[in-house]
Amino acid sequence: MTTLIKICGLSTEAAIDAAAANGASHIGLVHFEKSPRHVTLDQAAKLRARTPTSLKVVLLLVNASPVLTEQAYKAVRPDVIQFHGSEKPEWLTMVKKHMKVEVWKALGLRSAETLANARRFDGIADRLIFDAPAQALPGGNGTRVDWSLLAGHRHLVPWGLAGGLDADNVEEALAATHAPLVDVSSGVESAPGLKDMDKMARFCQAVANHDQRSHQA
Ligand SMILES: O=C(O)c1ccccc1NCC(=O)[C@H](O)[C@H](O)COP(=O)(O)O
Repeated sequence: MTTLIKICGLSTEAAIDAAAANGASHIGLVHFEKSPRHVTLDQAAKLRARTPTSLKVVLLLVNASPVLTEQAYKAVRPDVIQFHGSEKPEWLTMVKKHMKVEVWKALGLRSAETLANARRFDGIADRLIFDAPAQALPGGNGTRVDWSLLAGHRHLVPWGLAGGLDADNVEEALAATHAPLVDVSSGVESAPGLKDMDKMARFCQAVANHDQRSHQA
């Protein structure tokens, strides 16, 4: 199985090109003013238009109003909207009814209880992203989750692992969790919001190394 790679918080064309060249499957555009990775809807639309078709575009929103969500959808036309706040399953159902877009839900993974509560999104979210619980920011904090919580968990919807991943730990994270998608932001930056092309390349290579080893096993 080829592990999907989402590189989140991109804000330049050069970073998008590097994500594509290194074999990422998804890029994330964060529309959340408090984030150092924030892009306006206008910027996001331009980056989206410039993104090669090999990459799926994930637009990140945090507890956005229905009006903002619709504006963002119409301006950016993302492949996916990732809800990264305290959005409820009913909200995702509503979005799916009105917009032609995949809906992902990020959940802060604290304990086994988080996994039990995540069942509310079964059959609703197109993917769940298990990330570190919100801190100063809802995401992009570079904090690892307890991978052992995910080992052996029976997932009923597609999912992904986020939180503190980087080129040096992603192989171990994949071996521990068998995540079908890994999501990275600060682990491939040289400063908050500044993507580092070399770190991106090393991250994608580490994922490819893992995949190659599992194909051989
Ligand atoms: O990255 C942000 O600044 C951000 C801000 C607000 C909501 C979500 C945000 N990022 C979400 C992501 O999908 C990140 O990739 C994920 O939290 C992992 O981040 P990191 O631990 O830095 O790799």
